[in-house]
Amino acid sequence: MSSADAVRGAALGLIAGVTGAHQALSDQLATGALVALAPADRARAQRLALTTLRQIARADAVLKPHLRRAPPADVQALLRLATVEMLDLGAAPHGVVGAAVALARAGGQRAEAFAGLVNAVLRKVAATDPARWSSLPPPSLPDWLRGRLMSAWGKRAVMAMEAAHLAGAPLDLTPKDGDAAALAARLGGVALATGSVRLVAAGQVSDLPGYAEGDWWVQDAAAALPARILAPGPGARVLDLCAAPGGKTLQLAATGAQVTALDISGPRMARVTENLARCGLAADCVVADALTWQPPAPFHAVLLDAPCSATGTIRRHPDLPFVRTPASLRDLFALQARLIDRALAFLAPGGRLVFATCSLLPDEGEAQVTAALARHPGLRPDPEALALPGLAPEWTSAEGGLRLRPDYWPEVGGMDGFYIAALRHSPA
Ligand SMILES: C[S@@+](CC[C@H](N)C(=O)[O-])C[C@H]1O[C@@H](n2cnc3c(N)ncnc32)[C@H](O)[C@@H]1O
Repeated sequence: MSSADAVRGAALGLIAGVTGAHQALSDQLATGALVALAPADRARAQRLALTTLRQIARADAVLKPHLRRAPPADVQALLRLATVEMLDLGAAPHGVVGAAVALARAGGQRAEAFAGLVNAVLRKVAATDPARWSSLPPPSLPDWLRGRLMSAWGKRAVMAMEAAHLAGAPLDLTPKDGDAAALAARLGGVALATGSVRLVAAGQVSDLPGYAEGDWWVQDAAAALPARILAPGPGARVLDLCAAPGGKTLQLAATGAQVTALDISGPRMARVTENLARCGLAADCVVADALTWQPPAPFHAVLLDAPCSATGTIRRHPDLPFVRTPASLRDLFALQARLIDRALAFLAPGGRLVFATCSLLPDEGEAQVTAALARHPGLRPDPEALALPGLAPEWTSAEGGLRLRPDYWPEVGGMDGFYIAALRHSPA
């Protein structure tokens, strides 16, 4: 089998896993055909799966007139993949159709029966006018999420978010020494006003200059803001609660603060340790449940990057709408409130809490902080902490937090959706 066919086969497995088994891409990386591939091919297969997932609704719109009834899930995944390869990625139709038919045949006796259908449908898809593909609207979010976002932000904003999801995300880096201009010049990127460096066509991340030396780490520009807002001074005792895989731990450690990084997951915490080692930074790493852990002494500051729906990251995780369900949200909202209360209990009097979630849902942001302010009379918003370069004043929310959305910064490639609040706690 050629390398291109092996990449297609692995991508197909990933797509079918997401759309059929509702399994997140991140949970499939150590399984299936992907593990047999060389690192560069593995990255190619993941990119192909990501692009197809982002474009699925558009592929379905093109396929629909050519299908009398929905084919089995694996055949549908193959048709979607091949459609995106031809119409979005500009791959030569004869190669794509031939490879898709071969993949259909490889699926066993039942799949063999569908090889003729795959061939016939994809030949018609190949004849699609390219203008029709580019005029198709961006895929809509699932109804349960779309409805909630429409109530919160309005139809126009939701449509802009959907366009941002379709556009995908550039690669953002955080420089260890804080010198974004120098790193941008070194890597041919753009220094963003908030201090991140943005690369548009990056290739293999670990091949970029400075990766092995730990001069920078990958982190979306919005995800880099909670630690910049907390900005602990050298020597400050800081707790990074819910720390893994550790982008914010690295930022906090790079300020010279004395950082404790805590996460409930041992395997995820191993990534924090690896990242610290690569970047030559230090933190105390604790694997524990934040709801029961007892610190040896209070902290000057806590960064709580709470577990959430991750709906702010759909542009880089297009599998999320297929795997998340509204049923799991209620438990997350309750956990976030309990984690805020725990975080406040870990603070010394007058200490600072930065609460963040990579969510677009107010229940995981504005509503959490509004409720926390009502529960804790000594808790106050700290608006001065949000006065950073690159942050627009209109992004501030009524309770004093910062609302970031994927449709912001469209001219430079967007940002992940995030909610961030800076708070000060002086209990009576
Ligand atoms: C949004 S992620 C954190 C991302 C991280 N701050 C970063 O910048 O790389 C949320 C984390 O919360 C952790 N977590 C969930 N429940 C927890 C709990 N009860 N105690 C501690 N950590 C928890 C998860 O294991 C997950 O790693």
